[in-house]
Amino acid sequence: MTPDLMDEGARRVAAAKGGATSGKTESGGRAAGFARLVTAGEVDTSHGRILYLDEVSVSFDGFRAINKLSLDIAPGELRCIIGPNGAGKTTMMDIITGKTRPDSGTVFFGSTIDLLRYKEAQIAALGIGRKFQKPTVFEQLTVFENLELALKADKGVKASVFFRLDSAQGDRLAEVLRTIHLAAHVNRPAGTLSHGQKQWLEIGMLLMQDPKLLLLDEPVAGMTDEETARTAELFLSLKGQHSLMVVEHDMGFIQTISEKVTVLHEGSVLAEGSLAQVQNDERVIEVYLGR
Ligand SMILES: Nc1ncnc2c1ncn2[C@@H]1O[C@H](COP(=O)(O)OP(=O)(O)OP(=O)(O)O)[C@@H](O)[C@H]1O
Repeated sequence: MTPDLMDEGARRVAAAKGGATSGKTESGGRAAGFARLVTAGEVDTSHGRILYLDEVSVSFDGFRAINKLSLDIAPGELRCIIGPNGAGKTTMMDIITGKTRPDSGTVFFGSTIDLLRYKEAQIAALGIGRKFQKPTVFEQLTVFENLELALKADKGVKASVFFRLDSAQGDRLAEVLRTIHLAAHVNRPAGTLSHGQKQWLEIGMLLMQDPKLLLLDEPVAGMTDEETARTAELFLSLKGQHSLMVVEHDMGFIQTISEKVTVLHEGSVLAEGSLAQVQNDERVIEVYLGR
């Protein structure tokens, strides 16, 4: 195993065990300590929201990257987030996942879980999965082994060495393989997959943990048209069972998948509505879409 893989393996095991927090921004890396494991339970969505941000602000060296940001996501919703470079999209996801602590405001998962009380790894364990733009699959392991590893990451180091899939987990793995269109490639090393297939595999690794909310950062960047179309199908099949927040710049992709679009600008919501509504909003045209 290369040092990179070992590093990543240590990160994933540590991530599932809970990370120590200090300061505004967490490393989430090997420095993460071992805290109490938070197990995913029921998220109370009886008020019609799986995620709720209210008046959230954060500044970096006096620059207000997120400025009284308020938005909510309904259970099973697929929300697209767009906005110009520097609008605060990544910082918003960092706040939801506990990587960055806001200076003020409220962030709730369902109506009872105050996410600001939890650390980054604990938030992941509560059922919020995040996919960064660049795929980070284990290139030397097969598709199967990558998915299996996503389950092992929930266990302690010793337990993961002796880990065997039980039949429910085997069924889940088979179902995820079908969902991500990689059933025919199960024994291929991930390093031999196309860019799009690696992205799907990473989404599959998140799905193995059955997250309630998935945050996806530019998932179709670098994909071929065919891969982009398949990813749209994949996301449409996930919505309903999961809630998704997708940050993207590809308007064709957004057109295919979106019901509601949120436009961020200077750390706040500039507009919200259907894609057609926001595309016709003068302020959105001014700051993002261009004339
Ligand atoms: N840790 C940090 N320290 C200082 N400034 C930061 C930090 N993180 C973000 N910023 C600044 O906050 C602003 C918002 O950045 P952010 O990356 O969230 O925007 P974005 O909408 O994701 O942009 P892009 O589409 O380019 O990814 C930017 O001006 C950025 O430079």
